[in-house]
Amino acid sequence: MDFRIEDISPEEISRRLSVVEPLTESVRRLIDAVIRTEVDDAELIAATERIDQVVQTLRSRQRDGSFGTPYTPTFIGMPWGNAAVGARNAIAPPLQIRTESGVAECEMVLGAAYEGPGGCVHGGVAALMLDQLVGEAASTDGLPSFTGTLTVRYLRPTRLGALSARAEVTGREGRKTFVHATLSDDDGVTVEADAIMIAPKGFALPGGEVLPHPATAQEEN
Ligand SMILES: CCCCCCCC/C=C\CCCCCCCC(=O)SCCNC(=O)CCNC(=O)[C@H](O)C(C)(C)COP(=O)(O)OP(=O)(O)OC[C@H]1O[C@@H](n2cnc3c(N)ncnc32)[C@H](O)[C@@H]1OP(=O)(O)O
Repeated sequence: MDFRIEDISPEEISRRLSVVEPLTESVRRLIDAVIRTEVDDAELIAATERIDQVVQTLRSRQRDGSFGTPYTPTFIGMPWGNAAVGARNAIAPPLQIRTESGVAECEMVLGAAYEGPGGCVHGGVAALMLDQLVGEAASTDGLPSFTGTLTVRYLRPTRLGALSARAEVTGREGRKTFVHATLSDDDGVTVEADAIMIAPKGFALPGGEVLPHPATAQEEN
């Protein structure tokens, strides 16, 4: 796994985000517009050419492979390509996740790009969001965890629109953390999930000892 260290200040992180987040939002608007536009074929063809020109400009300097998750030396993560929350990833649902000890939650408005059954949220998108939330809830005490098992129950269809989600740690057993999560609309819970999150061996803190630096942990494993 990629544990690249990037030694930049929180101010520099904010500056980079302030440039890239509006770009990502712009691409989200583009995705929504491509799905919903009713302009004629000639305009679609012209739009394709203009978009391809933008792609060519962006590709004139680009990194090899995926973005990875760089960390600052003080463990501020920059998972900006992440499929669920990447600040540079326009296919990620628009989530601003808040965390406190053992809890992760957020509100979101899901539009046409997240559709599964007509007018409703795709089950995979619901699972993606809940997977991210259970991961963040399990990791709030500094013990990063992978999803070992995620069990998702779809109780009723989730209409596209304004939604909220919440994940809460329900127990811990050695390197395993158990988390319960829900996705809700105005009428209540539509999807619920239970996760068994596993702290990878290199990061295990059974006695509460300090996390090794990711770069060091990688060398040890
Ligand atoms: C990193 C830098 C740190 C800086 C600070 C970070 C802050 C964090 C902030 C923000 C968090 C972000 C949150 C992200 C959220 C996204 C979540 C995802 O999408 S994760 C991708 C999908 N998941 C995988 O790709 C896993 C792939 N699987 C594996 O890597 C392994 O199978 C792993 C680690 C899950 C387990 O491997 P083993 O070798 O450690 O497991 P063994 O030692 O055999 O078992 C340990 C215990 O766990 C149980 N276990 C093992 N695998 C299990 C499983 N799949 N399901 C349930 N239990 C399992 C076993 O039964 C055992 O339990 P017994 O101790 O005996 O009670």
